[in-house]
Amino acid sequence: MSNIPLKEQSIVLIGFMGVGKTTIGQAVARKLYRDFIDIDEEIERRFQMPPKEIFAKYGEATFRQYEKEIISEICHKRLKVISLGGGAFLQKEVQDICLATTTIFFLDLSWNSWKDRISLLIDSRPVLQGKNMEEIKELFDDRQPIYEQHHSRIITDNQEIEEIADYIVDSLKLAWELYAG
Ligand SMILES: Nc1ncnc2c1ncn2[C@@H]1O[C@H](COP(=O)(O)OP(=O)(O)OP(=O)(O)O)[C@@H](O)[C@H]1O
Ligand SMILES: O=C(O)C1=C[C@@H](O)[C@@H](O)[C@H](O)C1
Ligand SMILES: [Mg+2]
Repeated sequence: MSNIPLKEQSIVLIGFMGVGKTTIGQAVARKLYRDFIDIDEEIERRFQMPPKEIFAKYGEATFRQYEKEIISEICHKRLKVISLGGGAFLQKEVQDICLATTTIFFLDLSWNSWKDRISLLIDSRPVLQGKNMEEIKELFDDRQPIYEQHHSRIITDNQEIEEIADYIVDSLKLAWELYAG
């Protein structure tokens, strides 16, 4: 249980790559008048290199170490909306720190809907490089259990970005009203 009052806890969005964490996080931040932090962008800003290049030059382990350190630092901040990278919850320490300090929404998208988005993702996401559709489906299935660590799940199939953001804001307002204090 967090020491930070519910209303002041940062909101964290998790889910497989491409489900919309960055896009929807920006919309939620705008609707709540909060600062938005995207962990991939924060890594890129500090490392002066996009994730794809960090993976290629230094390897995934270096990226994950950096990712963990930055999330541990940022999750303690209040009143932010934070979008994680799709693989951040592979690390138990990341799950634990987020569960202990923030309110976590899992953006759940079915494989059937996700696969139609592949062309938007294939060039920029290093973990998709060199994989065929069957291998990507395997990665998608293998990753699903890590996202079970959340406070709220949203099924996002056939939902517009603004609709999903509105749903998150409405459910937060209800929780804040019910559990004020
Ligand atoms: N609900 C939606 N409907 C249609 N397109 C969407 C929706 N949500 C996101 N997209 C599109 O899918 C693409 C990937 O979205 P985004 O970059 O926000 O995903 P992400 O979850 O942050 O991925 P990553 O884990 O790799 O950072 C973008 O082009 C975005 O516009
Ligand atoms: O799912 C993943 O492992 C990743 C997702 C992206 O958000 C980036 O964090 C990076 O490309 C790794
Ligand atoms: Mg993102």
